[in-house]
Amino acid sequence: IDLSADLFGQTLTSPLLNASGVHCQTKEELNDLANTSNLGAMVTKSATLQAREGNPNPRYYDLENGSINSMGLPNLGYDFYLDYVLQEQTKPTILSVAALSAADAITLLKDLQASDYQGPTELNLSCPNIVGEPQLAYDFEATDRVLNEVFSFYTKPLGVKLPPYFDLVHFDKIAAVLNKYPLTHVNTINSIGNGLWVDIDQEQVVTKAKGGFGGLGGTMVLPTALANVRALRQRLNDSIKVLGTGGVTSGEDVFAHILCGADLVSVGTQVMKEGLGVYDRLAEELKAIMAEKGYQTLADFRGKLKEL
Ligand SMILES: O=C(O)c1[nH]c(=O)[nH]c(=O)c1I
Repeated sequence: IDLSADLFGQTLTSPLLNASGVHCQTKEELNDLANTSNLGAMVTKSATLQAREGNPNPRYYDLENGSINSMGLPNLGYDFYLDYVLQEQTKPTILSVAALSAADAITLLKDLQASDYQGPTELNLSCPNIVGEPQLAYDFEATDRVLNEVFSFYTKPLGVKLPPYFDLVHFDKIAAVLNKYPLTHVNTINSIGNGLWVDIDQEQVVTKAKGGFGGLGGTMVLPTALANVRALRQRLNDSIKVLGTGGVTSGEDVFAHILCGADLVSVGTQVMKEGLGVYDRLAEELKAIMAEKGYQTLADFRGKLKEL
């Protein structure tokens, strides 16, 4: 059984990654990921031009069927993560970047273009927890404008992190925009934005910022994640890879993401629940499923979801 996968020309021994934001903010956390078996590649916490404290605590809350977070984009700043990927990385790493304005995104990516970094970058267009800021990728025209400007100067590998869509026409619209650009990949989904959890005993919300509204992750988002992976795989040019993120808690969920077309699969909430040992468990479970079904490689079943 061969779990190897390709990350923009680099062969990975496992198709599994961490979801950006989970265990990837500090040098210690990034080193932990580098030393985690069955984690084929890793993604950094989305970096902004300036370091950010993020939202006040409580800002992450574990739920029976997933999680809710309102982190608010805390990160050590773009310079720190650029230095990490240039000087420290020992495992294939995707640099995640974000911005609070289109202008900041352009500034950051112009600096990245001028830097020595030649590796993969992921532009986060979907952070749901910045007070007063929309998730950019829900505005198709604005997304088109930003990507048009970015690709007027950016020539290195670049993908985007997308929010979940919930309407087939929206899948059509975002795919029509993305297919215009030489993207290496889309990473779908980000958390389901602006969910709300109620603590019955205390009769109150569980996260502080935005009155308790926060992004949802974990097993409750799996059907939405699978739909977005499948819909975008069906619509995007073959040259654009699909990284599936959302709702993975078992080998079966990894299998389902790949069956829907995912080239690689990220795990977030379950790492918060189980720790980095989850990757060994997921790899073993996936191999057992493949053996039972007679599949030798991921390509044997990738994208081959059958309709009725
Ligand atoms: O609140 C966050 O930091 C955050 N939380 C998310 O669930 N997705 C994101 O892209 C981000 I940037």
